[in-house]
Amino acid sequence: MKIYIPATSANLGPGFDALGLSLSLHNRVSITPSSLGSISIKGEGADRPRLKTHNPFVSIFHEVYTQMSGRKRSFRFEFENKIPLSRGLGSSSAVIVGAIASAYHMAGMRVEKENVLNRALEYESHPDNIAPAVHGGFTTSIVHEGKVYTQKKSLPESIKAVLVIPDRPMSTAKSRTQLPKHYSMKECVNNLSHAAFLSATFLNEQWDLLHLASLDMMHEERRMRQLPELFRVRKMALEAGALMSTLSGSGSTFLNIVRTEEAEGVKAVLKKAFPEYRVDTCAFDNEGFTIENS
Ligand SMILES: Nc1ncnc2c1ncn2[C@@H]1O[C@H](COP(=O)(O)OP(=O)(O)OP(=O)(O)O)[C@@H](O)[C@H]1O
Ligand SMILES: N[C@@H](CCO)C(=O)O
Repeated sequence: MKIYIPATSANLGPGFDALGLSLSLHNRVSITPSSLGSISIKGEGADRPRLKTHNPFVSIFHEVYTQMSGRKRSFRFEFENKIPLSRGLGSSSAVIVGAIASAYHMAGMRVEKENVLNRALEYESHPDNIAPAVHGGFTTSIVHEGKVYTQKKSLPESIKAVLVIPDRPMSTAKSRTQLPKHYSMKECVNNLSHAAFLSATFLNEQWDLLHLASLDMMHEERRMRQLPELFRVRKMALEAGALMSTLSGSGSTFLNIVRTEEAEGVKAVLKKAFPEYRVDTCAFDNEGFTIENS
């Protein structure tokens, strides 16, 4: 079998741990039963020898497969990774969602998206990346009594992402420990109102309101201070015509949403201003993970 899992961008400014969207940038994993277990990696992560011996995809896959099928078995895993690691593009969620969905499939179970999503929450405590990795599109999620509830809106071809991807990784786990434990009433009200308004803005496709709706007071600027050039990325992207410009997940990537006809222009401005960073245009993904039999 082969599984394709999309990159995702979480938070979208004020929707900390709640909002996310799915990008048309996929990891592909091919899995075949084999008497000798083995791993090959191409693309992102290929330069990390440790991922050949301690691979979270492989460990989660075996844990779920053994539980579902009631037996242990060896497999060959071939990874072709396009999602950069630790850049705020949901690389860890892609691993978790991909491993669970493929383990269900190889164990002969029906792969129900709701089951994969809820199982994934056992490995990542917040649903904002795993929900769009499962369902695609723009997603808004809540967790109630340990269960994830997600509303999805497919995104049209009239908007695109322009991603600015610094070469510096930022670990989500580390960056979460550096956020405050308490927020003021003003900060809470700002984020509640903006996150609710941003969801409605996506649902109603009122793209001109995206920037206003995406203003955060909880995490973004605190994290951007680790790489102050990101303030310039945001300023230049908005001046070049981006509809919104937010830190992607916990960073270091910046997600800029643009009208499709303006994507190449915004990309050219950002590429020129930040030659040391990777700048790519990317369509949105509306499917979430997909499985192919081979
Ligand atoms: N393709 C991969 N293969 C194996 N492990 C991976 C892969 N991609 C990510 N990981 C694991 O996930 C870790 C990165 O997770 P982290 O949550 O810090 O970043 P992220 O998911 O890319 O960012 P964010 O959650 O902000 O979107 C890596 O250090 C590695 O352990
Ligand atoms: N909501 C998460 C997204 C990154 O995994 C955070 O900002 O820490």
